[in-house]
Amino acid sequence: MTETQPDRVPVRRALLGVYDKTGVEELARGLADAGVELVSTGATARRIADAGIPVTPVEQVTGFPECLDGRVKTLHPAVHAGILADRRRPEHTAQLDELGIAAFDLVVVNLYPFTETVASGAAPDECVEQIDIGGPAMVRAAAKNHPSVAVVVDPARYGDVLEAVAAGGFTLVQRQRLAVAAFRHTAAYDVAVASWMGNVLAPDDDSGFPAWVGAAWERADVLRYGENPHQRAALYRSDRPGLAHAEQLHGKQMSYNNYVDTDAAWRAAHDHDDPCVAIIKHANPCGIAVGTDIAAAHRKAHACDPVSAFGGVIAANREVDLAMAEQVAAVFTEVVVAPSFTADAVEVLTAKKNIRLLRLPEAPPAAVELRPVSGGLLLQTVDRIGGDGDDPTTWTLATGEPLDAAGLDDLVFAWRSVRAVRSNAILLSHEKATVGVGMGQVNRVDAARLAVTRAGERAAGSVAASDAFFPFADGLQVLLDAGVRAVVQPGGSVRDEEVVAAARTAGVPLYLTGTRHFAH
Ligand SMILES: NC(=O)c1ncn([C@@H]2O[C@H](COP(=O)(O)O)[C@@H](O)[C@H]2O)c1NC=O
Repeated sequence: MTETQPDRVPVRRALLGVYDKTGVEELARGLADAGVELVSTGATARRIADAGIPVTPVEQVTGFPECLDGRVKTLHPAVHAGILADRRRPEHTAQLDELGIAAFDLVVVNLYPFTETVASGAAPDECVEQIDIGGPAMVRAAAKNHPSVAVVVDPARYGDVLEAVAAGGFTLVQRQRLAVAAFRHTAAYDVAVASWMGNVLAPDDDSGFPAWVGAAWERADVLRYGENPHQRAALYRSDRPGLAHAEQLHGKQMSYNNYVDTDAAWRAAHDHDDPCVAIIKHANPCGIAVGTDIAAAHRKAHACDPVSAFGGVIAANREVDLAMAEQVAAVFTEVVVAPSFTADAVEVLTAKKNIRLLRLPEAPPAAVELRPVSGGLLLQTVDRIGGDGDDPTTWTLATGEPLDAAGLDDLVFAWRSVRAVRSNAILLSHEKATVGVGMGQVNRVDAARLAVTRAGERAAGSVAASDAFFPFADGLQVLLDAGVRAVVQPGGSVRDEEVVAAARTAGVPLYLTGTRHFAH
């Protein structure tokens, strides 16, 4: 096969069939003014004709009426041979001539709004009706035949179309890029249809996990490097809300580690209902606190470990105000993420060159989370705070006197906060602010030692939470020896009796939640 055509393929005949009719009249007018012959489907053709632009209805090309409520409009050889003829092959052109079919140089299609229909809560029949069949067929055909045809699926590209037409047609590289975009578009569309079918319409079984998982991610950014400077990295977005969609108000580009820490900080701050600030370093908290307002919460969180807070990532679950901004500005901070910032807070924080400010609106958390393992992927439902085991009225007091309301509130704070700490995790808090965090240890005794060491004098009189049960009394003993006044843990060890006995001997109330919050 020889390249007999110039790089640019002039646009002489275009096929237009769009569900989203944004900008289609302007496009049609521009094409018609450039001498392009227009062929179009039902409502698109009517829209173009109503604007006084010459257009041939596709039925005139097929010699066949649109039928079955629009299920069949363009599924016809007169359309598809016109799209698929490879104009580099003389035999294709000859066959089109024999068949009396004219070729298309440009196909402009966008698809029925399947995802939006599902999201609207429509009944299954309505969702099924919004599965576009003829549209993807044309898009895929035109994308396959990109050496001869340009395909456009995005109304935002109409300006480029008119530019290319004026320049004498699309170049091969442009047609290739459009083809890539077109196949990505239909692939994402099919993932949405297949996911809905397997997850909602006809689940494979009652496990809650579909037998097939597809995903469509769009690159949002190429990062300077990955976890380390010798690693390359990029950020991809799904269509779910979340950190990857946050608006950066100020500062340098987010790094890979910034994203990881910001995600952890955001989640930690949102495990509490009261105004809360979480300060994260290397995915672990160096301070979490709630306060009467967000500035108070930040003061308390920072006081937990001011040394580690240097270069930290801060998340707030409320608007960041001037008072908090002034406090933050006094400490070198990598990122501040919040649902919003007051104008004066932005003014103070943007005066700091190195800080990154992210506005991330509240959104419901995802139901499941994904973690790649070599050769596969783990899926699990997200560990949420707010289940039965997080409600203190369901806790069992294994030994000791019940805490008063304020003491119990403190213990609930510790319990809700320990979830943000990588296992093995022990967290000490006082008046709803962490005072000592022991994280990421391979045994619970060392986690307890670390928490106590970090708390120093503040350990005495604090309350303690353990993310999982104490397998022996030794870890708990470290806390008791440091003078904690109450402990909460899941319980469930075969040696629970031994553990409870240690608390009893020390006269310290020990609550059992029955729920574990490991974080690896
Ligand atoms: N059935 C077909 O042959 C067919 N051909 C094109 N469509 C879709 O119909 C829409 C355009 O139709 P109209 O111009 O009538 O609004 C586009 O979203 C296009 O993707 C079709 N619809 C559904 O499959």
